[in-house]
Amino acid sequence: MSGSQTSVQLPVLDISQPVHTYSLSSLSEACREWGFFHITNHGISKDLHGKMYVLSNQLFALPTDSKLKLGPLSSIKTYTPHFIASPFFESLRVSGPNFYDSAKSSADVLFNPASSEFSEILQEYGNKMVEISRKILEYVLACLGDGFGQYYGSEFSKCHGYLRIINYSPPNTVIDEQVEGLGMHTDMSCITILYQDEIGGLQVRSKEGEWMDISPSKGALVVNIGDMMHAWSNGRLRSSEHRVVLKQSRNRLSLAFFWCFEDEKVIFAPDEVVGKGKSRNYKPFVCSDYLRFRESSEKGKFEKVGYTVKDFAGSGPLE
Ligand SMILES: O=C(O)CCC(=O)C(=O)O
Ligand SMILES: [Fe+2]
Repeated sequence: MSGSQTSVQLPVLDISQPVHTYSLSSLSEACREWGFFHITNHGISKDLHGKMYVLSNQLFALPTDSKLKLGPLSSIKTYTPHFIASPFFESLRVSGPNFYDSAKSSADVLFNPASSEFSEILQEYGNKMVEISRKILEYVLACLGDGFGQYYGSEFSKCHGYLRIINYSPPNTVIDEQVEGLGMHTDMSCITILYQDEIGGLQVRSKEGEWMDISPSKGALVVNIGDMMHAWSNGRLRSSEHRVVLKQSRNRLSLAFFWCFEDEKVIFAPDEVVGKGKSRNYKPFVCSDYLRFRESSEKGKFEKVGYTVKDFAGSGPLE
């Protein structure tokens, strides 16, 4: 495959505008076609992103032994070391609703002494992400049609979020454009909010199976629809396969925030969402069962694809 990929043009949603005044046609189209769009006026300052950047670099610069104290064999398990998602990928998870406590439990192990700044910044970022996720859900529900906003309270009020801080280290050898930092997968979330730095490398797979670049857009964040929302909307909102390719011989940082249904939630697309005369594409399923399915299917290790919600709960027409 040759050189640079085509970039996909995604609409930019200004989330400071009230939902009811917004023209949702290009957003609806993007949610159906790509499952990806950008947002601006999200309220995350350059300064806060800058702080997150510094803190992430400090974190990943620590010796491997220190980071592994939070690894898969530890009791905390917030750190994903290299060679799980890919040789070039490592990440730290910080979970809500109390981002301060979650960050602190990792920081206490990593840093000696741990400063409260680390946890304070993550708390600020996490709380902002929760606020933004709630706003975005309102727009996304409105994309399904008038009156769908009512589902916000009844179906999405118990959502919770977690943040994954990700560091991609480049290989030592010359970079072939197709080196994957994170392989093809769909997200399991309702929605994901992503900050990618200026290096880029995020790609979405078109319905025809072609990889398209999602180029970094200054000041904007990337949003994508995940499997939970895809299934809940009966497939009307697309959860797209995506991946990260390594572009330059420089570290790449990203911050991925996953806004998810509660574990015990049974996902079942409401009749109005399915629409009259249409059939249900997914059998009802419990969220945690799907999460477990993705963890335990060998190919699905660490959200790697091969398996998606279609394999798990896809069905022929249900009565
Ligand atoms: O690092 C990125 O840009 C994307 C990360 C991602 O897709 C994920 O963590 O699910
Ligand atoms: Fe993802």
